[in-house]
Amino acid sequence: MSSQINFKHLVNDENRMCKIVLAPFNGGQPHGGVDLGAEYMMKHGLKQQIEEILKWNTEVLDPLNGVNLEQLKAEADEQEKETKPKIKRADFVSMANKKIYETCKNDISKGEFQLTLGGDHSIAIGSIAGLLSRYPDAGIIWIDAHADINTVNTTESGNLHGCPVSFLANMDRKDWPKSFDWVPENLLATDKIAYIGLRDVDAGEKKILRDNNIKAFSMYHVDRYGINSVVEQAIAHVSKGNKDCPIMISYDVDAIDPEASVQCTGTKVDYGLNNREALFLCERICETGNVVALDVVEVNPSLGADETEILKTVAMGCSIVRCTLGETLL
Ligand SMILES: NC(=[NH2+])NCCC[C@H](N)C(=O)O
Repeated sequence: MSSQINFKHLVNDENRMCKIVLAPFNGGQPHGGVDLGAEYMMKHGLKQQIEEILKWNTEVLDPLNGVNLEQLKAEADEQEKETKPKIKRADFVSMANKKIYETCKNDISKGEFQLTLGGDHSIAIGSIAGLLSRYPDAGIIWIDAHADINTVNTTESGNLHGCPVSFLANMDRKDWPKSFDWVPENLLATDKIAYIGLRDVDAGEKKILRDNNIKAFSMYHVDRYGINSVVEQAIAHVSKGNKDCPIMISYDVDAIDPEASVQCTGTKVDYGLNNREALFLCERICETGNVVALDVVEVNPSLGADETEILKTVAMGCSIVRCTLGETLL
């Protein structure tokens, strides 16, 4: 079955291309293992599924290839034992994101789909900045249990996977470490993002969401209005009246309920999306024909209690990709 969807912004003939950007990076949070997420999804057959089931061509891009991530992380940690900075491994996170940004910006063309496989959610600084270099007016739908909008000043944990949206929106830029100077200015307007799935939002983040009037659908809204209405409202909000507005999904698998399928993730929170809600929103956003990019992040195979837990989480990551690229139930 090739996808029946007309991807309005992409090449739709037999040359249809999905560029798979590997982002095996774990420096934005404390756990090892989230760097294995991309590799496990690939081992699960993701590339073949995209090619054989959905009939896309694929090409793998590996921006962090040749970078000794383990060593750089160890060095950063060693140094920070003494300096104890408020945000952790800033220069390391910046370096990795700059590479991801440059690959997304320079090695993916406008008619090609951008699929980035994390890695922790800090990698969205690079992937989204890269996407916005091609589609400056794209809307971002951020699927997550967390808002990831702490600034360098509000973060309580110091983990940069809790901060990518504030970097994309240039919040508190004057207080950023110098290494983040490469992040373009005027990148993401706060009215071009909508969240779905939130249920663990820090006090400082709640204030930022309110003060900036950012569209956020928590699990309360999913329960109250149902996933269909929530997705429709999110699409409408980020599209700003443009029925052809390009849309990117940044999908943290911790949006999904741990009991339903996603146990293997670093910051899991109960009472999340069920499996159908999790995939429906990808199917629906795909159906608009406007989707141009997807991140799948925070798959951490090393946090599984057994093989079944790992398989369920990894398989869900792959399903998210297929549903976004046009897989349908019928
Ligand atoms: N991408 C994630 N899993 N983010 C979790 C962030 C948790 C918390 N709000 C923090 O800033 O540390």
